[in-house]
Amino acid sequence: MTAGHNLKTYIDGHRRALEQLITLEPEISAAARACIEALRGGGKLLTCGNGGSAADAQHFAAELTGRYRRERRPLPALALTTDSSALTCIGNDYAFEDVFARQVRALVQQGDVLIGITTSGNSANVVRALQAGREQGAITIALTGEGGGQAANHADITLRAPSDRTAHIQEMHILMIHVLCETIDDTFVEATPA
Ligand SMILES: O=C(CO)[C@@H](O)[C@H](O)[C@H](O)[C@H](O)COP(=O)(O)O
Ligand SMILES: [Zn+2]
Repeated sequence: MTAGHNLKTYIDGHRRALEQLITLEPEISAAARACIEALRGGGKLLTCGNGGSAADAQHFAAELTGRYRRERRPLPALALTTDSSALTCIGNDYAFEDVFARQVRALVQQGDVLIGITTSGNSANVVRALQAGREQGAITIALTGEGGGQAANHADITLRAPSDRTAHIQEMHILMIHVLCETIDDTFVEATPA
């Protein structure tokens, strides 16, 4: 296959997913409301995922502690994918399936939001994290593919990217994350001098 052929096929797949994304408007609005209510109430957002979704989890948290687009106060958010000591300790001494759930049990409180990102919906460490998040009293949000997987069983809100291709699911996830950031900014942006 030429790169040109792959490009065309890829754009077609991406466009199909993108065109259906609007059907997720109710779930995306509910997720934005949950994040905003948590942050307003003094809670925090915690994110997790594997591989490309670990990068998305970190990207989301950094948009909040740092900045997304407009000037506002820093907002409390933490990716559970970044502490290599915690990840190796928990993975080595317990199980890789527990690398996020144990951190969740240590850090998550009622009033927080836990966001698990998994394209298959079935990564055990993300599924267990969502389960633990619920037990801790957090609102749980899953970003998945169209099937939802087991993650959907442990999430209060599931954002099912309308594709069965990992790459396109990830592309829809980062788009949804940016929509959440835009909506969070709408609430928390301070009046700043031009
Ligand atoms: O970015 C990619 C593939 O595009 C990979 O790194 C991918 O994220 C990894 O294979 C993950 O382990 C997949 O996990 P999940 O999305 O099914 O939870
Ligand atoms: Zn990827």
